[in-house]
Amino acid sequence: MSASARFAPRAVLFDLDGTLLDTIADLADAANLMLAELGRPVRSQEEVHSFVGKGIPNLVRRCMTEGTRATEAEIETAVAVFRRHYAVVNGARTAIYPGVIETLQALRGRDIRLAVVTNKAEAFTLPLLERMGIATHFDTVVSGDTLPVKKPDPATVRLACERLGVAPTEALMIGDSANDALAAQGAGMPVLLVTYGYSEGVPVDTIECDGLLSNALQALDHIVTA
Ligand SMILES: O=C(O)COP(=O)(O)O
Ligand SMILES: [Mg+2]
Repeated sequence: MSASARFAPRAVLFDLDGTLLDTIADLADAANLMLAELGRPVRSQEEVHSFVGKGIPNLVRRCMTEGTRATEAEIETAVAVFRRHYAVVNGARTAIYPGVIETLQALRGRDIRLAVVTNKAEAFTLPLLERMGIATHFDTVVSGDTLPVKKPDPATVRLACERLGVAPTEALMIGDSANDALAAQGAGMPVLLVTYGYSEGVPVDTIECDGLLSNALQALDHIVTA
């Protein structure tokens, strides 16, 4: 894989948490409000950072079980408590990463269709995109509970492509973790990874991909007009 790999995609699919939006402060706040309410020790933002990537049920499970124990019933309750708190704080301390807006505008200017493919549940994804003022950039959104499976299952990116009317091989994925890379690769789609996001404690430069981006704008260096 070359650092200067170039593509002429008809569509670009973006991961959300850690790629478009820096959501970690709100996720950590909701996690710690949940843990405090359940009388459990709170987690550092760094710990929560390494738990993000496979959706809310997995994040809550890890908060409840890493270095400690919880029953399945306790985890189920914790997921409901987390969702109640996250609904309130979702977006409050979230920031759009540098270069994201300019990148979305540049891609739209080239008539490239845009989608979000996230493992975040739809009830939080859609209000967050609205709150951050970026919802109108996207032609479709596939969330963590849109299908019975999440990334890394390639069905997620295939659904986005189907909705956009492009073949997976005509699209490009931009993400921050192995979940994004595996979903794209499973559908035969090239993938670029940002180095500033959340990758479950795995160094992003050890994940097989078609290029690394330290700013979203660098995606444009990999995209040639068809
Ligand atoms: O909700 C998560 O765990 C991660 O969401 P993402 O797929 O947008 O990175
Ligand atoms: Mg992500």
